[in-house]
Amino acid sequence: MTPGARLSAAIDLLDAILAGEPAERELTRWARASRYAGSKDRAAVRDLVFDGLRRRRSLGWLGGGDTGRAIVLAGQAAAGAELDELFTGEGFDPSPITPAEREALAQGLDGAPEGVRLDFPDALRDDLTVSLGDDFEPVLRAMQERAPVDLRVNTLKTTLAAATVVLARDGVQVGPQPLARAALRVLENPRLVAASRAYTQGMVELQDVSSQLVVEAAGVRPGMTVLDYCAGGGGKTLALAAAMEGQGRLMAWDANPRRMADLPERARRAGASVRILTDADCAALRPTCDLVLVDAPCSGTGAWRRKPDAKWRLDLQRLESFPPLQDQILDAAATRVRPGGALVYATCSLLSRENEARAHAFLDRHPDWTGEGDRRLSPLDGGDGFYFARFRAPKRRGAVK
Ligand SMILES: C[S@@+](CC[C@H](N)C(=O)[O-])C[C@H]1O[C@@H](n2cnc3c(N)ncnc32)[C@H](O)[C@@H]1O
Repeated sequence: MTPGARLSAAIDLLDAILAGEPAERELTRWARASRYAGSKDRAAVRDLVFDGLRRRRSLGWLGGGDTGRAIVLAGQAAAGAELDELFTGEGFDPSPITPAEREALAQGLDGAPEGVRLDFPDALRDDLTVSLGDDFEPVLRAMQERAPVDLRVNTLKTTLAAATVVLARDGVQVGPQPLARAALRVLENPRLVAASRAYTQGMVELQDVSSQLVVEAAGVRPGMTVLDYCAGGGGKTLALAAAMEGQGRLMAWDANPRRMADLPERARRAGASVRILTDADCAALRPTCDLVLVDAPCSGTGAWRRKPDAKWRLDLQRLESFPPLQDQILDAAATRVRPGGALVYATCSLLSRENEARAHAFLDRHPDWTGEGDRRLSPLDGGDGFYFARFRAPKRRGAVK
């Protein structure tokens, strides 16, 4: 594909996504229908689409409208591209730039409202300002950029030093990521990770460093009985398995079992032993777990860099649906914790109403449990936005602190 043809593809994809299609599905559909597009074309178009979505409002403002064309045009202008060489109207290139578009580009972001400059939905302003305080602007600016790529070294199979060498042989350069013990940051060629031997042989997993830190802070130890109660694809399940050093009993459950479909194969590759619970298994589980992890469904505001279309789908009605669900899941998960055991609550949200407020509400409903601290992570710490809180069950049920 020519550079201009890539822009045209991104413009069409963005228009479909702005009309409501999920970004990943649209990109997959386009790749299947576009046999002429090689892997480099697909990667370039994907970057154009995701970079555009992260800055949908500011680029739309600069390019003269909330359209794929405006977003791509302004994105190219911001990158210093020779616009008239790309927007020629010849072949598959987008049509030439209009006088109105030139005027919009020249005007810049001066006078643009805050939600446009910082690329967030206006309906979330109050939640974001209350939750982020002084970090409001720096965090939203960070959310306009691509997320770094972090790996978790699978310590069931290898060491950080050995994984670094094996990755380098396949062209993936990594450096230290000090936020979590088993983390490495990809410095060059992140797209080569998935095909690298280190990845296919289960020496490393692609996992954001904040997710890794959640598991590290959970305090899991070899020999424990552990339940991952919202296991999903199993990213944290596998991190738990590594922290348990292959000793103990690790179980995974999710209300939507299809989300765990790949977990047996991922666990096999990682050399991890995980028992996947059916709904009946989970319902029958007595309060026997030393630790239950609840990686709850949430607004995903902390992961906006990776899933930028989610930023624009989130509204107050959807946001309000999460806290009651989070409370309900926490209460159900707590019944599986043994007396004196631990419950860890985590979200990839930046918003207090899903985070600190849920932790306080849990302790209000369960005054015999003890809060053991919490932490909020934002992109300013180096990874995705995350929150986690740890609670300790009373030694005897019904005991008062
Ligand atoms: C944030 S995702 C989990 C991601 C996963 N832990 C990981 O690291 O890849 C939240 C998960 O909670 C699940 N879920 C939704 N409602 C639930 C419920 N009532 N009980 C348990 N899990 C639920 C969803 O299906 C989803 O997979």
